[in-house]
Amino acid sequence: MAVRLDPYEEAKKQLEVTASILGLSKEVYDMLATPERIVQVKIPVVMRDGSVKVFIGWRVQHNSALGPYKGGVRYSPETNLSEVMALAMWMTWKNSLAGLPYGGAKGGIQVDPFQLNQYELMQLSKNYFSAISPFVGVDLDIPAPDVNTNPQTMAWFLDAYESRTGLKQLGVVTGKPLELGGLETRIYSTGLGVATVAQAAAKKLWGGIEGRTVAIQGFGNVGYYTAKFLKEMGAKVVAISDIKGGIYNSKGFDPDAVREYITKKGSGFVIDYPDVERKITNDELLTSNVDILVPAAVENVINASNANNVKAKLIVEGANGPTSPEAEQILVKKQVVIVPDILANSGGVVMSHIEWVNNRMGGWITEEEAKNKLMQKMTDNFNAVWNYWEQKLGGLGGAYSMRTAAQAIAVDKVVRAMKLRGWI
Ligand SMILES: NC(=O)C1=CN([C@@H]2O[C@H](COP(=O)(O)OP(=O)(O)OC[C@H]3O[C@@H](n4cnc5c(N)ncnc54)[C@H](O)[C@@H]3O)[C@@H](O)[C@H]2O)C=CC1
Ligand SMILES: O=C(O)CCC(=O)C(=O)O
Repeated sequence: MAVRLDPYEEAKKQLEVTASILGLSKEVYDMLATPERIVQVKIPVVMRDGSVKVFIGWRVQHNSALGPYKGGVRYSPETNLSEVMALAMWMTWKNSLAGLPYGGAKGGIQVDPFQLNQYELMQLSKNYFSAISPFVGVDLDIPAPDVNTNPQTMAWFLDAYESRTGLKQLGVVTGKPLELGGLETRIYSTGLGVATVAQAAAKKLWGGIEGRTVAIQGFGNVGYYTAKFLKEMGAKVVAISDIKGGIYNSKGFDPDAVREYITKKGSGFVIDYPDVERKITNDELLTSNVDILVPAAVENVINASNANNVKAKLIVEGANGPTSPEAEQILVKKQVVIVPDILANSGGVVMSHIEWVNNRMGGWITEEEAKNKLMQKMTDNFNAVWNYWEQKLGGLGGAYSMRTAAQAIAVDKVVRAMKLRGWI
């Protein structure tokens, strides 16, 4: 059941657990919970009928102790300031855990992009980026794609920034098209990262991922590429859903065939894919009888109302914040392994970093090199979190999830950087 929880409150609850593990004072907790800067902008768009519609957008810069702010921008009718604040905080932990020289930020515009045509979308994107331009920069804050934004959006962002500043700075956004300094790998890097850590976790639990059944919620950038790479690794993707509902086939889906179908039919139409045993709801997908569950859509879909019914032994969080803290407690007791978002979906920002370095050096990197670097980093990061979890927090059967281990490593590093800077 869709439960509307406040994402920022949920993110703070997670931080409370981590702060208690690390023995942080109330003052340090407050510093970490509070974003450094919140920018709200109004975005006028001249609509096709000549009327002017005003949208609201945000850029939240959570913490810059480790370096310039970094994080994506989402377009969604559901987004709000609380959600963007939570996502910005998670970016700080994600970048820290990944060992990147970045702080955390996130942006969002409250809009249903499917109601706008290309020209309206271009105005929306350029006007948003112009409005936040004083607060972004190659050494200040580097946005990237997230839900309902893509390389084309990044191209508009880049152009708006360069027009406003008069500078040519490809590194001010990542996830760009190839022609504008992007990498082939960025489009699939989050999914490849999710699949890589799923494989590492499956190896720990079952000795391998071959033949393991998977359910994936969300069939956008992250969901589709995760499905594609998991299938290549020998897993069987038996359930897929998007915003309108899902499909089940015990023989397993070919993610490319489903993708081809929805490319023709339109986003949101997974449910109409013909080659299925049965149609399922999103709730049924989350509680389906599979080994591995990959939520790759929105926040808090696994919550107190359905956590008891989750049958998967392994949850790999493709989405940001898909599991509420209450659900997490239930799942920990059920001995379900949760590979947390800040680890599992960090492949996107790791590849963004490679793109940013490349842009700044005026250099180049082959697809194979970038891919190998990413998979190595994901595996190393997974092992670091797994080892901390087992050695310091009791691992599977203990009282804490892998998220607490991941956050403890990440937050500790941010706190040390803040101390070195004399902030605390
Ligand atoms: N794109 C990226 O590189 C990264 C994305 N993420 C996270 O992954 C998640 C998905 O992002 P993308 O794949 O980029 O977005 P996307 O816009 O490409 O796809 C989102 C998918 O989720 C589905 N969806 C939306 N609301 C839903 C709902 N209530 N129930 C079920 N399905 C729903 C949509 O129909 C679509 O299939 C988000 O939480 C995002 O923050 C995290 C790291 C990087
Ligand atoms: O690639 C990036 O800079 C950020 C991607 C993002 O928004 C995320 O990891 O949630």
